[in-house]
Amino acid sequence: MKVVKAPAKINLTLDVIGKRDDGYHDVEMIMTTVDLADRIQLTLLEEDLIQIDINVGHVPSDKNNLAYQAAKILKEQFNIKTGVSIYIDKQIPVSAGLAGGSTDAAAVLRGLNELWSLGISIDELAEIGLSIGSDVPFCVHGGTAVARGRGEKLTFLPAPPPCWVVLAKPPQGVSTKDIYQRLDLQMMTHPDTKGMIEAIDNQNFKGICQRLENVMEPATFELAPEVSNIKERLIQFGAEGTVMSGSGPTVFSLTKSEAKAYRLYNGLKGFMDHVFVVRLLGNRHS
Ligand SMILES: C[C@@](CO)(OP(=O)(O)O)[C@H](O)COP(=O)(O)OP(=O)(O)OC[C@H]1O[C@@H](n2ccc(N)nc2=O)[C@H](O)[C@@H]1O
Ligand SMILES: Nc1ncnc2c1ncn2[C@@H]1O[C@H](COP(=O)(O)OP(=O)(O)O)[C@@H](O)[C@H]1O
Repeated sequence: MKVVKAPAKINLTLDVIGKRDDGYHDVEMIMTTVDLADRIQLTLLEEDLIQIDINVGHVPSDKNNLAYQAAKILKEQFNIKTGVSIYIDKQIPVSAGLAGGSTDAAAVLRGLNELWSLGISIDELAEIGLSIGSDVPFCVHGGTAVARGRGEKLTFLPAPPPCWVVLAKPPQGVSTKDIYQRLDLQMMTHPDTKGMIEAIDNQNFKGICQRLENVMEPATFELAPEVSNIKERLIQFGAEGTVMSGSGPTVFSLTKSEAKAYRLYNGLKGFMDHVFVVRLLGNRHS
């Protein structure tokens, strides 16, 4: 038996460069992991089956679960004739822009690579992960990176300076696919990705906060105005930097001050179920 931690990601910048012929978009985004994590318990079985159990009702526990798909790909590619029972202790809100499903799949890839002694390198695991979802390669590695292509071309960066992250997810859900389709690529103002990379390299916290930007915000705000209200509220509470993560609807703020982090938390907690105060997770998975 093995327990693997599956942390959420946030997007410090998110830019969409263009539409591709394969139905995906080329992106340029800076992602980092935070200490809000699912826990994945893997138990090897003699029988040739993949079994999923999960502590929430609204996530599929069949072949549609990304953790199932991760186990299936390894089983098929490496001709494994035994099975695995996967228990997902879900702490990351679902359909939130935090890569909850992708990180579960990545954790299963890392965990089964060890339990089944497959000897796959982390780069190969990331490549296998891309067939499950665009965010899986980043989640296989963790840490902080610029992601390009569909999200799989990764350039690693140092961890941003330590800070508090306040995450707030309003109840209304949005579909990632829907948001990509609603983007107006002509009218977009693009994030200062280069400036953000320099700010991270220089450990310039203020510079990082000033450059938080996500081109998906207008499309998500139009579908779910509540997300925009939450962002405004976080800004009014005085967070150093605030932006939406991924396709949303989670909005996060960065702050150096623990007291301020809990002021933001307390200011929002009465309005919604999913508010978290966490730290950045600096290091990549080995
Ligand atoms: C927007 C981002 C930013 O980190 O995150 P989330 O909001 O999902 O957390 C990602 O690009 C989401 O990645 P992921 O959720 O893995 O997407 P996938 O399952 O691969 O694709 C779902 C759908 O989104 C669209 N898609 C996704 C990635 C991409 N580079 N271009 C796209 O156009 C496609 O329509 C695809 O069918
Ligand atoms: N292990 C999983 N955890 C969460 N969602 C999952 C999982 N497997 C499949 N899904 C499905 O993936 C979709 C996106 O969920 P999630 O990965 O949490 O969102 P996001 O891509 O916005 O971060 C949901 O419709 C959910 O039902």
